[in-house]
Amino acid sequence: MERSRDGKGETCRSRRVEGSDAFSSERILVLNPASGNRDHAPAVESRAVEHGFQVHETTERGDAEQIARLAANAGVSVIAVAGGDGTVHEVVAGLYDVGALAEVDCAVVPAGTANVFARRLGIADIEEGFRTIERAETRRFDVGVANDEPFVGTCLVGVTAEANTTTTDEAKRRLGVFAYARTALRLLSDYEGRPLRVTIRDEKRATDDRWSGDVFLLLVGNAAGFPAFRGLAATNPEDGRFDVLIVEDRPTADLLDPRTMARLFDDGPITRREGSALTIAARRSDSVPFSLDGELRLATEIEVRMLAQRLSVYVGRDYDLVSDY
Ligand SMILES: Nc1ncnc2c1ncn2[C@@H]1O[C@H](COP(=O)(O)OP(=O)(O)OP(=O)(O)O)[C@@H](O)[C@H]1O
Repeated sequence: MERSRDGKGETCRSRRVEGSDAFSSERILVLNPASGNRDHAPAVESRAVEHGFQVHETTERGDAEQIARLAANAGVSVIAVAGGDGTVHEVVAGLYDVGALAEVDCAVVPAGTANVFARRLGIADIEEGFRTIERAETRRFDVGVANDEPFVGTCLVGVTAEANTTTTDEAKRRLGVFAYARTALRLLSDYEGRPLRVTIRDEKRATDDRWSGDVFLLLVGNAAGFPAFRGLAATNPEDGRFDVLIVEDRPTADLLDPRTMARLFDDGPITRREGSALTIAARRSDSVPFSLDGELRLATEIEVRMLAQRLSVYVGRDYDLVSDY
């Protein structure tokens, strides 16, 4: 491992953090220098050191997950994440992997492109991220698990697959996760929808709700905000339930117009449910692309379950349980 000292604190730049002796502080910050517009690393690093964090820089995909795993095993009590939704996702996956979701407090310093999760926490930028750490108000957030992989924000099924690489940064900022769907539609003008069988379980009431049809977009929301849409401002991440939206059929109107998307959510072909567990299965034997916090996955069946109020998260001054954007 390569280490550099800057007089105030210590930064580790490692391909792989090797063991628990790599963690000399109770508080670490996982820094992804390649997220967002890639110019945040020096500022984040110096602010983190001022706040007593040991900084661990990622060098490639998977590093943040590995750092979180080892940090939890080493007894670190706070992990701040400076990156986008993908980096937060990796850190949570690392904690889940070693059974430490409830052992470590997580903070987010938004330094990605969309920053959907940070925005849901009421944290608009890097400065607000550090102010949030100073305030030290934490809440217990639900964590979703899809096919044994945790997610904090959303699980999306449908027209998300080809969208990731071509969605513009501006659209991601404005529309959050739905920007991907919009881009996918532009790419897949002949998208017919996916034939899916969906079972939504309400474990408290011990009821099953079954739905079957062609899905244009299915959203399982835990902690997400939707700045462009009236009637679906944000999902509640502390109620032990998912907000489920199933959008059927490909809307005929111009999807490049944000007003169309807004109308779709007001009175479109949408089924809206709540539940604490879901099974989403392809009606044919083909694989279904889906995304967890924006990270793409593929499966023929997706089992989603809820870990209620499991993860302690630092929230911003403007955080609201069901906030209006
Ligand atoms: N040092 C690095 N160099 C290149 N890629 C990296 C490095 N460290 C991590 N990564 C990868 O960077 C990618 C982007 O991270 P992330 O999703 O956090 O940012 P983003 O896409 O800009 O933001 P958002 O997901 O909020 O839109 C991830 O796939 C991650 O695995």
